[in-house]
Amino acid sequence: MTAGKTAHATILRSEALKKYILETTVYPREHELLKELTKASFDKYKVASFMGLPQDEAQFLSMFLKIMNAKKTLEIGVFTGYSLLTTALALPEDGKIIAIDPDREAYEVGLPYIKKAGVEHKIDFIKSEALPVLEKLLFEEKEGTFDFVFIDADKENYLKYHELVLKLVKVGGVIGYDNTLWHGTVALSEDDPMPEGLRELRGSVMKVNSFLPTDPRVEIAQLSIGDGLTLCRRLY
Ligand SMILES: C[S@@+](CC[C@H](N)C(=O)[O-])C[C@H]1O[C@@H](n2cnc3c(N)ncnc32)[C@H](O)[C@@H]1O
Repeated sequence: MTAGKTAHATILRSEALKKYILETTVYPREHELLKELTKASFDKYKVASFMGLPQDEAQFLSMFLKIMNAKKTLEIGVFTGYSLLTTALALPEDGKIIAIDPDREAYEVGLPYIKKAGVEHKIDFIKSEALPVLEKLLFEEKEGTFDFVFIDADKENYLKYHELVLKLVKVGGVIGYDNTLWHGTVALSEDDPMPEGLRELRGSVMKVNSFLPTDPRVEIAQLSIGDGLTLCRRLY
């Protein structure tokens, strides 16, 4: 296994196809410091480092943020900062990101690469569980001020996050929920064999997937990239 995340969560059924996409389109354009961050993350966390954002999804995220002219974003679930550095590189010089994770140690693994990229000034890292921070942002009247929110953390709380971040994001702004295809297990039946670690949270992910299309406050799009990314655009 290498630091190149080849064992990363994917819903593509062929490893060869994933390798083709990464080698043809993604790696040649991947920022050098994102590569270095991936290596540092692998050196410390080994297989667990694969929870960092898949590079093809990050490439999409970067272009998407630029297309929507995002300036102010919120991220829940930072780990060693692959999605955070991707976002920071995509935002303009005066862009701002509030990034929340209770694990500062993991954030510090990626921090040298964020600093080297010259984008640390865009980031406000908050070491905390996300829920109290979201409540605080609402209390501080930050309602309707974020262009984009990226949620890549504890799946059990996605629906709670949804209610809060829907208020924090602007009308027309977007919330991205990661891992919504949960390694493809969302399409299996309860009796099918699957790793116990995935079975545990599969129900939470399926609940999110059933709820979002019924929510009239958002337009949604399910992307089958990485481990599944659901985009919700706030309508009112
Ligand atoms: C899949 S990783 C995030 C990967 C990251 N986006 C990246 O690209 O490297 C999930 C992260 O969610 C964090 N997390 C878990 N529970 C959380 C919570 N209640 N609030 C905020 N972050 C949480 C974990 O500490 C972990 O770092």
